[in-house]
This record gives sequence, structure tokens and C-alpha cells, in this order.
Amino acid sequence: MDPRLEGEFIAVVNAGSSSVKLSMFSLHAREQVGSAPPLRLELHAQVEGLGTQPHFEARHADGSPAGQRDWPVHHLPHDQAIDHLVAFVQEEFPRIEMLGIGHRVVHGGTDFDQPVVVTPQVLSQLEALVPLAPLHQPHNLSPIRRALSGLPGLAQVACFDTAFHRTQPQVAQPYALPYALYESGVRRYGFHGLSYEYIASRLPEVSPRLAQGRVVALHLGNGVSACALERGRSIGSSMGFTAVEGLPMGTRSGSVDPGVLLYLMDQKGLDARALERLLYQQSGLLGLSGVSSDMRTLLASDVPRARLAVDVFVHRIVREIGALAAELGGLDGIVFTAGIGEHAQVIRQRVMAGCAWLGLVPQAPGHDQRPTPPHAATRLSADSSRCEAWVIPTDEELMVARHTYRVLAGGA
Ligand SMILES: Nc1ncnc2c1ncn2[C@@H]1O[C@H](COP(=O)(O)OP(=O)(O)O)[C@@H](O)[C@H]1O
Ligand SMILES: CC(=O)OP(=O)(O)O
Ligand SMILES: [Mg+2]
Repeated sequence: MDPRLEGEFIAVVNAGSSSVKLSMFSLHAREQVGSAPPLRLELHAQVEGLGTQPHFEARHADGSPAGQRDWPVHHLPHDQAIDHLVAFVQEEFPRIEMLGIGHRVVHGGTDFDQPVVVTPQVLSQLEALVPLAPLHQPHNLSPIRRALSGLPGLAQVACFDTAFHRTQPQVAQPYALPYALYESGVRRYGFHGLSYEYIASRLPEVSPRLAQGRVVALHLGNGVSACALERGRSIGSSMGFTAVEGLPMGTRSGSVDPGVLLYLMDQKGLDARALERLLYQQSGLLGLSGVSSDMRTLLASDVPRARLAVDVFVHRIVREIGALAAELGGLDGIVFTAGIGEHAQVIRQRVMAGCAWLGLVPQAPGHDQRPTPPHAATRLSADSSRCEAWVIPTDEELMVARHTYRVLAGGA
């Protein structure tokens, strides 16, 4: 056994709507550089396609395969996926000492603007937020609940997608609804904060100008959102009260006229559950195309509605960049991240073409290649471009590990 794999570890759980990811980070005090916690990824394991085609895959830090498995079913419960991941990790690392487990939790509401050690009291506060993130929060909380009872001595740290956006000015937070609703928590929270926080943490090394400037970061994954960063702090976002507002996503609609929902209730007899299914599971790229929620499939398809779905996707992103650039009072750069942002060159090129009016000049054709090292940033804009464009691969799990380390070290 590799001697590196003995010692102290932090585990990170990112339990999403259709996947569960478990990452193992070891601590190497000798490797501490500056204020960055001395964390090193040792293993990343995940079960994807829980509701369609469950597939398990584990990789070592260098990308080499550590294991894989398929299930001959179309639905694998989240708990079963977690059991499989935990058993796999225990077999891989039989002799380690766990310092704690960090969890990505989508919603922290108004109470949590920092990562927190989960107590039974905190857990019940987080459970009260389930209706605000029905696709995510129950899955985020289930592994915490199980760890609290199964591993009572081990710290569970919740890290929130909403927390990074608590710096937004007050004017960006209310809807123009009666103020009492705002006071009761019906307000714009913003999501994907761990991803944006990671991107902000990379900016000083990637582009000092952007670290000090005005940036629109685009998290284009299965969930899709945009965030306005001013000097690395969030001042605006496309997602609001729930992770369904804003841009079209894999299966979520993004913003629709609320009048559409009233019409569907009044005239088509849809109730709340039917609307939830419509907005969260049957819309977005899937609903428009009728083909798939997966961008790879749409880009390879000749079906006219698949093209329409991609066109609408790009159109809405370009429009959102304009809105966030206005919020920032100008734009120094855009950053692409997450599955589509990191891998779909054609989407990046079309979005950049829509930003010509903001002074964005792309590199000469052929230059937009994805970087080879997994976390390397790539510049997509010409050196002369007033507005820069970059790909920065995101790392929500590392951000959770950093927060967990800081909380456990007592310096949150
Ligand atoms: N090579 C690629 N080209 C185009 N799209 C891609 C590519 N690789 C992944 N994607 C897209 O990324 C999206 C998933 O993003 P990801 O960030 O992995 O999602 P999640 O939110 O589930 O973590 C899917 O639409 C997928 O098609
Ligand atoms: C908040 C959100 O949309 O998360 P995800 O991209 O994991 O679905
Ligand atoms: Mg995601």
C-alpha cells in the first residue's frame, strides 16, 4: 500500500439531483503554500445517472482509473449510491484517520453565510429549507443525517452554494413583491457559490486584471447560472430564490413569465407538483429539443428542435451577460466553467461572438483548445481584447475541502 495513503484525510460529499460524488483529500502540512490549506486530492469517486443509467467511476488524482461499475436498472436510490461509494473508499483507504466530512449544501437561507459544523439544531434549520431547493437539498442533507447517527464523533461541515452571494448589495436581493415576503425570506439568494468562489480564488494567478476588475462568470453545467464578480466578490447572479431562475438548464426552464404559471394553473389545471415537474424536470434543453438534456447529444443532432434549444441557450446567456455587465458598470472579462463551459468549444465561440459589442475579440481560429492539465486555465481572447475571455475548470469539491479544513482548524 502507498504510504501516502496513511494519515489524515478530509472527505467531501457533493450529492446532486442525479449524481453523488465523493472526494478524498489528504493533508500534507509540509506542502502548505501561503494561506492555502495543504490539501491534496487522492481519489474522486462518483455515481452518475441515478435516475437514468447509474454508472460508478473512481479515479486517482492523476486521472488513472480506480474502479467502475454499471447497474442494470434505470433508478438507483441516492442512499444506495452513497453506500457503494463509502464501501469503495473504505476498501481503498483502510488505515486513514478522518478529520471530518465536508458537504456541499445548496441552500443556506438567510441564516448561514459561512460554512458550519452541523449539529442536530443546524440540521433542522437546513431541513426547513428543503421546499426552496426540492431537487437538491433533500439529497444534500441525507448523507449528513446518516453520518451524524452512524459516525457520531466525526465533524460534518456544511458548505453552502448561497453563502458566496451574501455580499450582493441589498438592491439586488428583493423581488418587487410586497416587502413582507422579502422579510419572510422570499428573496434572491443565488447559487453555484462554491463554484464561483473557486473561480474567484483562481483569478489572481490567472489574470490579476480580472481579480481586481469586473467579471461575468458562467457556470454552464447541468445547472446553469451566471454571476457578476467585482474584485472577486459576488454582486449579482442569474439564479434567485431557487435554482430554477435565470438561464435555461439541462431540464430546468430558467426564468419564465410568472403569468405563464398562472395560465397553466387556471386554464390547464396544473397543480403545484405538476408545475414543479414541468419547471425542474421537463423544460430547459430537454423540453425545448424533445431530444436530450445533454449538450453533447444536442450538438451532434440534426433535429431542428435540438438546434433551436442550443440557439435559445446561447441567446439567453448573451442577454444575461449584458444584464450583469450593466450591473457591474462595464466588463473586463468573462469566464467559462462547468461541463459545457469547459468542454463545448462551439458554445463558447457563439457566446463570445455575442460579446463583440463589449469589446471581446477572440483569439485567432484554432486557438481555442482545452488545456491538457486538468485545472489549467486557457485564455480565449486575443491579447489586444479589451474584454478578456477564459476557461477556468471549476472545483466545487476542493472549495468544500478548503472550507472544511478551515472550520476544523478553528479559523473559519
Ligand atoms: N465535450 C463536451 N461537449 C459538450 N458538452 C459537454 C461535454 N462534456 C460535458 N458536456 C456537458 O456538460 C453538461 C454537464 O455538466 P456538469 O458540470 O458535468 O454537470 P453537473 O451539474 O451534473 O455537475 C452536460 O450538458 C454535458 O453534455
Ligand atoms: C444549484 C444547482 O443548480 O446545482 P447543480 O448544477 O449541481 O444542479
Ligand atoms: Mg453541477
